[in-house]
Amino acid sequence: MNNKLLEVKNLKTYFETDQGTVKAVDGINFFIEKQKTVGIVGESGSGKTVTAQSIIQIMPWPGKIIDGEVLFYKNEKEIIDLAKLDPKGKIIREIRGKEIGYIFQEPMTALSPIHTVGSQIIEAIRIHNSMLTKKEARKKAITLLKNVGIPSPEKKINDYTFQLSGGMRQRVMIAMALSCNPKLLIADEPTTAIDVTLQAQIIKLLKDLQKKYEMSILIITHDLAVIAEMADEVIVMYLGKIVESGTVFDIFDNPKHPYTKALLKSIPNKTSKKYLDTIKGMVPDAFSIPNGCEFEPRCEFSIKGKCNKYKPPIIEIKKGQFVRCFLYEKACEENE
Ligand SMILES: Nc1ncnc2c1ncn2[C@@H]1O[C@H](COP(=O)(O)OP(=O)(O)OP(=O)(O)O)[C@@H](O)[C@H]1O
Repeated sequence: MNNKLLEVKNLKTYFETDQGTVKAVDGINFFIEKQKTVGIVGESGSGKTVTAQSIIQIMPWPGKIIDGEVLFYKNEKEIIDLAKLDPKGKIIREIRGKEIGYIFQEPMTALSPIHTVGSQIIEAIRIHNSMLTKKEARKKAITLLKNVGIPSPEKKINDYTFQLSGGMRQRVMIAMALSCNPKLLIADEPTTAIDVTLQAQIIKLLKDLQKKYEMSILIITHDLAVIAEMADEVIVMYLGKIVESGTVFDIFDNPKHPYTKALLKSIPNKTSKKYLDTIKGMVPDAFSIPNGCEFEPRCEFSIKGKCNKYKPPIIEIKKGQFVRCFLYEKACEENE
């Protein structure tokens, strides 16, 4: 039985700029199963947000999908390639919000300052459920606010976003994203704009809501601790490419790619030494991508003459765990 909800195949999203082409997403493959959580992790500029935006075609100008497929398994019989839809067309507009909800990085920029919380949620509900009366939509909005843990929702529904704390705003954003019971919730750095004590609450909330609404989640973060808490499957991105993917256990207990290993070493740990390891060097400029492996200039295991010259292949190191690295070519041959 096919349990997939979304499948991304060889997706490429580029930005043609005056300085040159930014290959923000450069040929990535992954899938999300029903009611599972996939986490995308990587440093700033690795292409996480553009990947998420590409799924529902909301990339900023001049971003464009230039190749690949985004297959959405709407039901048993219907598969829609979202990458081929007109970004302004009716079909994708119906899918956005109704089938796929999106939590933006910055609630303040995503929510309107001049409308009450209630009117924004009610509008989101009514766009996709035109049959509902205003009164019914209002009732639903209050239930949603209650479900995301907003106290006295009957009162808070009349508030403006500036009257709410950061954590409450994030909850409103989540309520909006859930307004039409989406099958997939995309959460782009849902905990970045709020303080640490609230982060754990938001993560717990997302996990509870996932069960309640039977959704899949795609979570984007640079924070491996968030990934460890939430994800079933993990994708590690670097300069527009997936360098490693596998289950959360594969990635945390048995990471293979030197970049994944370096990311893991940089997580604070109660027992670790005083100073954390940082990853050597900087992410290269999007216009000067290395000729060989993208990570080679920063890699302590680089094989000179190979890693700096050629693009590494993707190797399935064990069932379901993939790594893009020359170091594992031998393991691959032995497995064959
Ligand atoms: N409007 C734009 N014009 C040109 N390049 C862009 C634009 N938006 C994003 N990019 C580029 O696309 C690449 C991927 O960016 P993206 O925002 O997806 O990274 P990210 O991994 O989500 O990082 P962050 O955690 O900082 O959001 C970067 O090189 C970025 O500069």
